[in-house]
Amino acid sequence: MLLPFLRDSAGVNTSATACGIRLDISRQRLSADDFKRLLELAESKGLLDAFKRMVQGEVVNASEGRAALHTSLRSWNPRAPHYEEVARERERMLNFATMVRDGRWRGCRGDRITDVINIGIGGSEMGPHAVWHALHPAKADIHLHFLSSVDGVLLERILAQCNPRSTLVVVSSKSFTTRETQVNSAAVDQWLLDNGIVGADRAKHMVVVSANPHAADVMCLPAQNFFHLWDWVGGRFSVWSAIGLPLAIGLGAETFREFLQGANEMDRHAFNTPVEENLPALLALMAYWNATRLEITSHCMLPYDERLRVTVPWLQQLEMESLGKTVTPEGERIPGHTGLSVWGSNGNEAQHSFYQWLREGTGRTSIDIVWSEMPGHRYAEHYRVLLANARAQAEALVMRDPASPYFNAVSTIVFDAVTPRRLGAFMAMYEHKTTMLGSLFGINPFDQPGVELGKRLSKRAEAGGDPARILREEADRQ
Ligand SMILES: O=P(O)(O)OC[C@H]1O[C@H](O)[C@H](O)[C@@H](O)[C@@H]1O
Repeated sequence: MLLPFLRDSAGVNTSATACGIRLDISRQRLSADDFKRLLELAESKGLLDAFKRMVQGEVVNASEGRAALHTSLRSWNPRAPHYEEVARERERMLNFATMVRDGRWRGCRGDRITDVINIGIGGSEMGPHAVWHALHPAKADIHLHFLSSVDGVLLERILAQCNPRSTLVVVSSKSFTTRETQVNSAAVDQWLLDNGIVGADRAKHMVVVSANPHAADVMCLPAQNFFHLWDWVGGRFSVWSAIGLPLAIGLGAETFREFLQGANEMDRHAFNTPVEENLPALLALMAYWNATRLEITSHCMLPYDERLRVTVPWLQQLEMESLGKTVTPEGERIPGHTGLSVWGSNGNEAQHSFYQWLREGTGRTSIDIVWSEMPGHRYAEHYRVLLANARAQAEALVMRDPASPYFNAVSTIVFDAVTPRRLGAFMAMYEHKTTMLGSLFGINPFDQPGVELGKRLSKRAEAGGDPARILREEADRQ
């Protein structure tokens, strides 16, 4: 199979830049004619119009009857849907974060808060975790801990690092029904109790973030300890809401604001830019081409930047939970491949691990290699070596025997610098890639029926039921 590289075609613009991020698709495997047809497809499917309808508040999540307005969470435009309530809650959340940071909010015995435990899983953990890993200072005044899985080892390790008197617990659950989060928050509550932190004192150490308006009542916490998000924010799109509270505490309100502003810049770019220069639209079109025409079923993200390491699992949830579906909202089966499986790792480490498979194994993989033009440290030699590796691998990964049925299609994504703003733009870019890809496939990217089945099953299994029998009963009912 002799596949062309886009860079071999004359007259095609193979790179586009916005919000300090340069996308290069020259190593994708298609011809100028294929590319032209993809642009026409975007036009005929109304790709950007569908995106605009989402931003304007149309009910795009048909199965749950909801809009998907994560873009409103980072908009300073008073015409954005829900502008006022978003701005109000954002200011309340940022004020609280600032009080914790500057010591006006203290533990019940007057200690400054030095540790924040985020109890949450999935979208209530992955976004904050990715951003914290990217932006936290080498020596932080306030440490964030992520208690996600219901595994006592993680619990024990986190509690061992924290002093209850100087710890703030943020319980984050959009639905407020997630079992792992319930079990973990009960255990941490018990830890506070065991350390004599009860009654009004407890309210100095615990807050809750949820779309369930009764969450504070249920947790016996005062209303001021409750931060709201809305049902029109999907869990995996929620880092911009009060789910980001631990970030605002750990990094500061200004940094969090810049992160939102960067995302808003990408939103405006995606809204106003023609497809051929529109970063998320180009990413979506390449993924669509790779999945449907080249039968590539996996996408590998390889950041050559330590700060971006945890964006890999974040992207994995974002894309796989959104696009891991094979039917349209009307229940019709979609022919061919849809959402790709997403995996990856720190690129430099992966060179010494799975690159052999990427280079010479029996796979077809779409790859994003990511690096920054500015290092986040002062070690010039480290940066020189790392960058040389990133550039070399971008080439090495596409160079295979042209007759082989196995190959890779590579995009490079280059930050001018990894700042809070750029990170916001980067994450928003992938959000838009994901929802645009949903439009191209004809998938609703905002629901997760398969995950919910798993949640129901686990609850019934916990109560002693036999998962196989429950599944059969569920199937019979449909
Ligand atoms: O925030 P919660 O309601 O606790 O949900 C946590 C997670 O639960 C499920 O796994 C969903 O599929 C995820 O999208 C969600 O982020």
